[in-house]
Amino acid sequence: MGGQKKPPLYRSFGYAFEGIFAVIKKERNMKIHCCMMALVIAAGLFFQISALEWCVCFVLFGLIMSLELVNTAVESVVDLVTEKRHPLAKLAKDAAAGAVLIASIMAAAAGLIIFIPKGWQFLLGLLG
Ligand SMILES: Nc1ncnc2c1ncn2[C@@H]1O[C@H](COP(=O)(O)OP(=O)(O)OP(=O)(O)O)[C@@H](O)[C@H]1O
Repeated sequence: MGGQKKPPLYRSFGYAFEGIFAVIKKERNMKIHCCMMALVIAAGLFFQISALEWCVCFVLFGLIMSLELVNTAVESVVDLVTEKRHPLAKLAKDAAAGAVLIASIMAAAAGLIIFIPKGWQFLLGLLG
């Protein structure tokens, strides 16, 4: 669409936020990611994690939620293009879902590495 005037920057941000809120409303997995983010932030505040640990958590929140948005975009485009079963449609949807799964597994591993020692110390402090 060369030659057409671009919308102002604030409107582009508006569309981006519309996309984020639409996916939170539509996708159960995105709601789960939001709940997990709230839980991790609460645990981070409780255990007073370091600046580096906060950075790891926020990068992983961003990665997972961004991939969930892209996953929904892929699903929507595939459904728009065809209602028929097609191996390429299956590959596109399954690969996009796989990307979210890989990021979620890695984030869970990082979360356990950060929080298990702190939780363990907390329990020992309660017992002793
Ligand atoms: N057009 C299609 N052709 C072939 N396989 C498809 C097609 N549409 C969906 N599938 C298969 O069915 C699975 C589920 O597709 P669906 O569109 O219901 O996504 P979903 O499970 O609702 O995803 P999410 O839970 O993230 O919204 C896909 O991952 C894919 O394996």
